[in-house]
Amino acid sequence: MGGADAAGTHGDRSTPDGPAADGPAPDEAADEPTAERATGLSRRAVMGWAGAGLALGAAGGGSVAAAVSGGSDSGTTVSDGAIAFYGDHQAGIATPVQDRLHFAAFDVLTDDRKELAALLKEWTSAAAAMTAGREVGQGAVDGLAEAPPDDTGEALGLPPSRLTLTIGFGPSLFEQVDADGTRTDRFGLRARRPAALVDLPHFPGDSLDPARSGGDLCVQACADDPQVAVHAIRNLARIGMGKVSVRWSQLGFGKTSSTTPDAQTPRNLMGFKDGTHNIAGTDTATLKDHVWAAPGDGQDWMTGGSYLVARRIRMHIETWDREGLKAQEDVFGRTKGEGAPYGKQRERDTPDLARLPKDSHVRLAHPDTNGGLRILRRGFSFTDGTDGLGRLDAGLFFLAYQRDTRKAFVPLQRRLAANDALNEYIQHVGSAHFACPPGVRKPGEWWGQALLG
Ligand SMILES: C=CC1=C(C)c2cc3[nH]c(cc4nc(cc5[nH]c(cc1n2)c(C)c5CCC(=O)O)C(CCC(=O)O)=C4C)c(C)c3C=C
Ligand SMILES: [Fe+2]
Repeated sequence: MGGADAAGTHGDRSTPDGPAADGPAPDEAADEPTAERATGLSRRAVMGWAGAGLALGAAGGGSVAAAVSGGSDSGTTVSDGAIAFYGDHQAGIATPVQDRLHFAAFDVLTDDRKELAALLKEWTSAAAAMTAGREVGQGAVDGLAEAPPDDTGEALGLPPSRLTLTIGFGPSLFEQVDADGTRTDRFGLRARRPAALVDLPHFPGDSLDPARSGGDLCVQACADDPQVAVHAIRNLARIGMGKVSVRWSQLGFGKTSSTTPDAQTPRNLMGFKDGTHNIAGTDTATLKDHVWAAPGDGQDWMTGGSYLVARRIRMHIETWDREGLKAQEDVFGRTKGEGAPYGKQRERDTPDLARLPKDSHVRLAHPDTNGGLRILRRGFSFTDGTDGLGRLDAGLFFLAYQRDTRKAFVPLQRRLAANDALNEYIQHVGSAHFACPPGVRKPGEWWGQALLG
């Protein structure tokens, strides 16, 4: 990310070549850690924001912060592949899906609420920097020679790559339940737990690995470059050292869903177009009805947020690959080539559900057979080597956002787990549920402020 290699010399950073390079605006600076205040923008930021010259010029004393937050909602592209961080909703939910994922669930090690809040403040500041294409703190190479650099450096020279960072709070943050059943309200948050943030029930066929399930916190990092996504998670984990530890993480590639219906629908590892009938990021009415928590839904601090279900779903690829084409198509009720529903010609033709096999995935998952329920899917494919028995450990890392999990994922998954022809070829092996708060509206605010502040 715009370090010395890309920019020429470090000297470029201390001799900024434009008004935007003078450093963060006062409102932003007030909230930045001292190191970042001292440094101002990195060379990378200067390069990255060159394309936003108009916005910066118009801002006059203007700031990156203003350009990022001013008038634009989080999730929209502001320039040079940077996605706005500040806004009513967190970026990374309705945002057009990027190519790569690094998802991490964290256990919180400290029992000190103030320490947790301080960490979330620091994370917010680092997330705002990284998503704008800046380095964390004093950067990778500009700090004290005697101290470890603030930024780990592997993203130096890389563009922002549409990085989004989305945080979520797991049920165990609100109440820790030990193996012996002891319940501890570590942070005084028990009463603030949203009713929608249920402990997910056991579904038939689940074979969940506790080491790949749960978590007090999660961060979903999506970017078009895997190195940028991994860098972001790694730097958040580094900032949190001693206060949080990574419980599990998942890399993903090849998005298996789309929030941009005009773009070509990606294919999953079974070779089928996946994401055809998803909620579009531009469909504000459907997002309002089905994705964003609303006033009166429960806990006010969640208004504008969304509930995330993550499921690591392993595919029995070898079994699938031995099936005939027709048998494969029957599983979904759609053709493999075009992705058209049975009886129709084109991918986006409205399915005639009665013509799809009764146990087909699409017939069972379609809103018309589920009382109109909708989820926003944002999953990715994964391959994590082999399972030691000569089979690929591959599948779909399913991510779904919704306004209320009790009314969306839970009833839908109950139905699929009991009836779906797809079950012969898949197994759910990891599971987690998170309340993702609303967006950080402006510099100075922080992730979870309405909950912990
Ligand atoms: C509980 C929800 C769902 C799980 C779990 C799930 C797993 C899963 N899905 C596919 C592949 C496809 N899914 C498709 C559509 C689709 N799937 C769900 C929900 C879950 N899928 C919904 C709500 C829908 C949309 C149904 C509709 O409205 O038509 C499709 C078809 C193309 C599309 O519309 O996206 C495919 C293909 C896999 C492989 C999988 C687990 C590994
Ligand atoms: Fe599906």
